This record gives sequence, structure tokens and C-alpha cells, in this order.
Amino acid sequence: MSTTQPESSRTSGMVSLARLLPYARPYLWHFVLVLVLVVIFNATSVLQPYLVKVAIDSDISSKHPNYHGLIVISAVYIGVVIIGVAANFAQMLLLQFAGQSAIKAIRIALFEHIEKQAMRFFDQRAIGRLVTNVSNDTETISQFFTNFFLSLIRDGLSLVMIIFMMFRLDVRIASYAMVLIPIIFGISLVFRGQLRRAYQATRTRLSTLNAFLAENLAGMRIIQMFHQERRQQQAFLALDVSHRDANIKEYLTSVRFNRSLEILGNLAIAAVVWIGGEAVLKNAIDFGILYAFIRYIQQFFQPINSITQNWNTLQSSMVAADRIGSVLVIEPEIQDLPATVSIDTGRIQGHVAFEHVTFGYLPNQPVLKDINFTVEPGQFVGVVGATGAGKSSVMSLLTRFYEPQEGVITLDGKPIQQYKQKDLHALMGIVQQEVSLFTGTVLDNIRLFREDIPEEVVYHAAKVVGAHTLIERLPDGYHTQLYGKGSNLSMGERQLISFARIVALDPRVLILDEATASLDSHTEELVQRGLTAVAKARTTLVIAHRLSTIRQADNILVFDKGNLVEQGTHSELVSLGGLYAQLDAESGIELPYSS
Ligand SMILES: Nc1ncnc2c1ncn2[C@@H]1O[C@H](COP(=O)(O)OP(=O)(O)OP(=O)(O)O)[C@@H](O)[C@H]1O
Repeated sequence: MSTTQPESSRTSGMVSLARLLPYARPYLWHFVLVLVLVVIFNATSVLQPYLVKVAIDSDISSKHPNYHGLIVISAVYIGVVIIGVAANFAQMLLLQFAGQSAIKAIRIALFEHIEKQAMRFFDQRAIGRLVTNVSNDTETISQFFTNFFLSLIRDGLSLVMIIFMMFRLDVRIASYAMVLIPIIFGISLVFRGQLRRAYQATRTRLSTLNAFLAENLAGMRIIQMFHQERRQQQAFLALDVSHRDANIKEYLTSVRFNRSLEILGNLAIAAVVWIGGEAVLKNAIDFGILYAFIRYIQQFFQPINSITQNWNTLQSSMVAADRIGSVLVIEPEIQDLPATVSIDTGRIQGHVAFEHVTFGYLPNQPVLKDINFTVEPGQFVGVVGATGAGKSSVMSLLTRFYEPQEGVITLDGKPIQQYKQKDLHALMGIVQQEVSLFTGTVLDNIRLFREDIPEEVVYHAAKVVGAHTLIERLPDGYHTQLYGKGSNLSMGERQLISFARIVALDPRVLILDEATASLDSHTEELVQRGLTAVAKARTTLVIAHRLSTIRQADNILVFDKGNLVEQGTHSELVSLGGLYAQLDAESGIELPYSS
């Protein structure tokens, strides 16, 4: 939102900002109270020079000295200062609370909104950008709710009050002082652009530095393996230097701005001393008035300076509001139908059917074409095919992460759209090759932070999949803390934890996506044994490149370039002599447990 920015985007920034205002509505009374406190604080500030003027002209004046009056004025002065400080403190506290609470509400709304989005939303966005939306953009807007709001009221009001008091004291000198307003705004205007550019440069360079750091920390293994430390150090140094220079430039710009105002302020005081002093000498005004003028001129600069600084806050808040708004306006592509009612998930058998399903991530580029198959409750079904054949897409449709363009997918005879998404996801369990683990203990990760699942169930689940002994061997057993997606565990251990999770959460339909690929043959055998037991009680679909995993399957679906080309048992498909038989011949693996 720079001065060079087109009017339309400025308007849209204002509109986006206005759309966020309802989040502050619950704190309306806080803001009103802040307003009252600001008026009190400003009144006390403006009153202080006036009280001294009264003391000078009425009590200290040699014409009629008044000791008692002096004591009274001093006491009133102290009282005014105390009231001012108290009002200022309370106002800061209230405003911070109200502003930060509004931001908390915006952040939660944004996170909830993102959580509701279908997978296509995530396909089309960089995760880093969403992280920035939720963290940095909301932080920028918090400046709007606190600093900008405060500045608008406090500084605007101070300016009006100071001008009022000056005109009340002496119209002639006050009129001279008004010449300052356009000059101060002129200087501010010149510096505003420079300050904004300097600020943006520092932010951009800092985020580049952060991105570089994050990438390097994540890829440290590769950097060390390929001896790239020195090169990366130099690249980091260059970024670091450029960040330092931008920081210094930002600081110098703001120093130049403040010093310019200071010089102007002192020139103005000199002018007041000259013009006002002459008036005092000619007895046109009292000395106290001159003193008050000097104080008011000093006070005059602060609000204008602050308004200028906060103008930048408004501009960056508009940009941030625009970015947040662009996420908030996106309606989740997949939503519960208005008529869906919760079902008793315990009564679902696990019958799955695809009827003439056609689907593409892009509307006119189908990756699955007219797919038809059924899976009986409790069946163990293998899904095979070359890379990109569409296996994972089948699973994504079944879990309703995407909606097919044509056809129907049913669970126990009912289209999956008729289930609440919450129920559907509770009924399905997924284990992917890339295991998702979260910061927390092993126990938390197995029961996915659900305290309603007793620890015994977790231990049982781990035993079923053969993970119990492995977990017991970890430094703190089930209470071992996992960091950064479980990087303190081996790939196999991570996968076993995700298997145990499935057993603990007990879904009706189990989806395994190449899940056993990263296990050594011994662990795989353990897992296979556990899974065979688990699979008995539920419908299981397994995507496998290694055909050995699904040799025993009740049915095998063979995909080729988005078509379901064959289905049957292992022996049926082998004797068919088609694609499966070819894949089987090519694989040629004979694991110890396969027949
Ligand atoms: N999120 C996505 N957006 C766009 N296209 C995608 C997306 N995911 C997959 N595709 C494309 O859809 C097609 C089928 O992909 P899918 O992941 O279903 O294949 P797959 O059989 O599971 O492959 P693999 O065995 O390699 O996992 C591929 O051409 C792939 O490029």
C-alpha cells in the first residue's frame, strides 16, 4: 500500500481491514473505555503547561505574590500528573488486551478456516505462505488494533486540544504557530516514502535470511556430504551483510526524520521566544502565556510525528488484511450437505463401492476413468499399478479429500457425501509411506492427543503391530518426546507408531499406502503379522509396489494409466497372463513369509 499503489488495491485493503473489524466487536466497550481514558490523559497533558502559566501569572508575579496559591497549584499539578499516568497505564492495558484478543480471534478463525479446506486448496498453495498468513500477517494487523487505533485517537485529539489551548491563550501567536502544520506534514511526506521503503527492505531481507537458514538447516546432511559448508557460509554472509545494511539504512532514515523535526521544533521555539518575548516586553501578553506557548510548541510535534509513523502501520495492515482476506473468502470446496445427520459409526460394516467414477485434479484431465469395483466388509484388497497409475487418487476419493467429477462412491450402500466428514474420517484410517508425527510423546502420537483413549488401549495397539518392545526400548518409553516429525526415530519405528495409531483409533476401513516399503524384512514380517490380525476385523485396502505384500489379498485391483484394467485374486490374475502377471514376473521377490 504505497503512495505509488493503485487506488483500487488501496480501497480493497481498506475493505479487507473493515471485514476484520467484526472480530473486535466483542471488545467494543474496551475500545470505548480506551477512548474515554485517552481524553482524560490528553486533557491532563494539555492542562500541565496551563497550570504553570496560571502559577506564573497569578501567584509568582511580583505584582501580587501568593504563597498559598502556589501550594495549591503545585498540589493540583501533581494530582493532574497522577491522573494522567493512571489513565495512560489503564488505557495501554485495556487496548493491548482488546487488540490482542481481536487478533487471537482472527488467528483462530483463519486456522479453523484453513483446517476445513479440501486438499485442492493445499495443492495450490505454498505452505510457507499459509504459515505467514497465520503468524506474521495477523501480527501486523495487531499493530493496527493497538498502535494505529491509539494514534488516531490520542494524537488527533492532542493536536486539536493543543491548537484550542494556543488560540485561547493568544490568537496572534497561535496563528503564527499554524504555519508549522504544513511544514511538518511536508517533511513527513518526504520521509514517509523513504521510511516505508527502508522498512520493507529490512523485512524482505530478513525473510530471505530466514528462508535460507531454514532450507540449510533442513538440508544440513546434504550440505555436509557434498562439502558445501564454505559456499553456504559465503552465501549466508552476503545475505547477512545485506540485512545489516538495510537495518542501518532504516535506522539512519528514521534518525534523519526525527532530527529534522527536532531542528524545526527548535526554530519554532526560537521564533516564539522572539515574537512572544517582544509581546511580553511590550506588556501585550503575560510571561506565563509565553511559557505555555513554548511548552505547547514542544508538545505539538509529538502527535504529528506519531501519526506519520502510524500511517505506515495502516499501510502494512491493509496489505496483511488483504492477504488474510484472500484466504478467508475461499469457501471449502468439500462441505457437509445440509441434510447430513450423524450416524452411529459403530454400526458401519465397511462395504465400499466405486460406481463409474471419473476424476481429475484438473477438470478436463482425468487421472481415473470410469472406475468400478466393490469391496465386501472385512475384505483385504490390494491395489497395484505403475507409478502415476492413479492408486493414491482412489484412496483420496474414498476419504473424500477430493470430489469425483462423475460417478458415486458408497460406504455401506450410501454415497459418502451423505456422511458427515467428521464421521467419514473417523471410519477411515490411513497409513502413508511418509508418516505424519507431531511434537509430543510417543503416547500422544499413537492416540493422536485423544485423552479419551486409555493408555492400555495404546499399549495393546502397539503390541498388535509389534511396536511395543521397540517403544519400551526408547529412552522414556511411551513418554519419549518426539521432535521435528519424529526425526529422533528410525523410519521403521515411525511407521510402526503410525500402525499402532490405526489400531488404537480403530477405523472400519483401513487404507495402507505403500506402508511397508521402509521396513527391513524382519520388522516388515512383524508388522505383517500384526496387520493381518488387525485387517481381519476391518475392510483393508493396500497400495503396494511390492506384490509380496498383497499376495494373500481377497481381491487385487490392477490400475494402468487411470483405468482399472484387471481384478481378481493373485492366482486368477497370474493365470490371466495380463499386466499383473507381467508385474509379478518383473518383481521376482520372494519374501520369507510369502507362499
Ligand atoms: N495433487 C495433485 N495435483 C495434480 N495432479 C496430481 C496430484 N496428485 C497426483 N496427481 C497426478 O495424478 C496422477 C495419478 O497420481 P497418483 O498419485 O494417484 O498415482 P499413484 O498410482 O498413486 O502413483 P505412485 O505409485 O507413484 O504413488 C499422476 O499423473 C499424478 O501426476
